[in-house]
Order: sequence, then structure tokens, then C-alpha cells
Amino acid sequence: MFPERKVLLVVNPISGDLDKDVIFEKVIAAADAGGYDLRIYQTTGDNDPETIREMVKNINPERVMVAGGDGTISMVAQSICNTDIILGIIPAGSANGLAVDFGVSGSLDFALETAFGANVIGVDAVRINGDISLHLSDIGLNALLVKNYENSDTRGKLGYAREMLKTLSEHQNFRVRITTSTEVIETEALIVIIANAQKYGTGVSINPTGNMSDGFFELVIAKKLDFIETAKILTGNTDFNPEIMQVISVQQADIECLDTEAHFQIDGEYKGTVKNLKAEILKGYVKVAVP
Ligand SMILES: Nc1ncnc2c1ncn2[C@@H]1O[C@H](COP(=O)(O)OP(=O)(O)OP(=O)(O)O)[C@@H](O)[C@H]1O
Repeated sequence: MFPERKVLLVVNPISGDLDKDVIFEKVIAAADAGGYDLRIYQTTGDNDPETIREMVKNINPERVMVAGGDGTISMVAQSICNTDIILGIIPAGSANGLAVDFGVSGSLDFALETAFGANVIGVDAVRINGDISLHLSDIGLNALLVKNYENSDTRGKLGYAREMLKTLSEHQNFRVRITTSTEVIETEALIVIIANAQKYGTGVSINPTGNMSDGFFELVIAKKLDFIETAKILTGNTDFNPEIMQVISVQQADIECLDTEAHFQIDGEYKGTVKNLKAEILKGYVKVAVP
């Protein structure tokens, strides 16, 4: 007899620098101890969302464990949204901002205990122009940095620092109009962040009151900053400063760039330039196992 309780493990073999063999061994042992029938899928970078959806439909797992970075976690979350399937997170990316925001940081054993544990919450998502953001998306300075970093051939801290200097010299502020159900804000901006979570992968806490389950997201609007202040934010050396940033908590918002198109990124992935964004909260989008 096959056990009724099934679990699917999705592993991105190329993410971060973690030895995936250790993850396989530990998940196999934990699934065995919990009486789960374990299935494994390694992502290929080609048609993964479709394949995972199909596997989820056929296997009907109680949980899906994901070992990868933010991109893989977000992809798997979108494959099981609005179901009772529980997402278990095993951080294995280069930055793991999403996992950190879920409180899943530290040892692999801790992540596994959490991923197989009983504490489960419904996590919201933000739909932005039809795409899904679980973490932090923005227009302006940081999105340009994401673009420059994606296009550069150096990786690591040095590459990041080089792209940051390039970004700071290229960036221009833009005029933006933000319309919510209660107000219209028109301002010059360096960056407008659409924040479901609190922290960037660099560790900088940009939205200290953010809660991923409250049915709201925040708009964090940073007006003109000086060079040093901006560099500190981008490198994760300073946290949210209420004197230079405005935060509003909303369920939906329209964002219009008034004079020029602005660079746009969703959860660390560059999306090109945009003039208009429509953002709305999707409450209880996916069930996630948390500490
Ligand atoms: N087998 C594979 N070969 C090449 N690319 C892959 C493969 N599997 C997944 N990918 C790609 O990996 C990317 C997602 O990476 P992911 O976000 O998980 O890790 P990361 O970039 O190391 O971490 P972080 O988001 O924390 O910086 C996607 O672009 C996906 O297409």
C-alpha cells in the first residue's frame, strides 16, 4: 500500500551555492520519518511552471517543498495558489530574501522542521499588471540596478558594487501619481516600492511594519536622496528612514509615471520600463509552513 500522504520536492539544481545532495538526503529522511510518499522534480529552466502544475494535478500532494531561490519559490507558489496544498521552503538561493521574510533562515535542519511542521499561514500576493509579486517589486532606482546586475558578467559583492555605482550615475528621478481608494499623491520619486514583505535580499528593512498575511500591501515612496544615502540603502547598510520615505498601506493602487517611463522589477526579476502599473492585493493567495 502506498501512503496517502504525498509530498513533492522541487529542487533548482543551479540556485545559490548549497550542496543539493545534502538537501535530497535530508528531505528523503524527513519524508520517511513522517510517513510521506516523496516525489522529486528538478527544474530545468524550460517549461517548469507547466510541468510542476501537471505533477501537482497528478500527484495531489499534501505539501510541496521547494529548494531554490526566490524565483523558484515564487514559481512554485503560483503553481499551487488557491489550493489547500502547503508550501514548505528550503532556502537554497543566492539571496533568499523571501525565505528570510518568512522567518526561514539558519540551518537546513531548521528549514526542514519548519517545512514539515504544523504551523501554516495564508500568505497574500500582489497582482501587478497581471504578474504576481510575493515579496518586493519596485519602479525606479532598484529596478535599474536589477537590470544592470542581470546584464553584467561579474557576480558577487564586487560585481554588485560596480553595478551600483553605474546605476547611481545613470538613474534619474521621475514624477509619479499614485491613486488609491482614499488619496492621490503626486511627487518626484527616486523609487516607489510595492511591498508585500519587509526586507530586500540585502537585508535592508524597507517596510518595517509589513505583514504578508494582513490583506494589505505597502507603497514605500522614496523622494530625492543624496548619493551616499542612496548607496547605503542599495548596499543594505541602512534601514527604513521615515524622514525620507513615505509609506501607505493599501489594498489597491494605480501608479502612473508622468514624464517618462520607469524601470520596473518584480521579486528580483527585471521587467522592462513601464508608464502605468495597477496593483491589487490577493488575500490568502498561498498556504506556507512557517516557524
Ligand atoms: N536546470 C536549470 N538550468 C538552468 N537554469 C535553471 C535551471 N532550473 C532553473 N533555472 C533558472 O533558475 C532561475 C531561478 O533561480 P532562483 O531564483 O531559484 O535562484 P537564485 O537566482 O540563485 O536565487 P535568488 O533568487 O535568491 O538570488 C530561473 O531563471 C530558472 O529559469
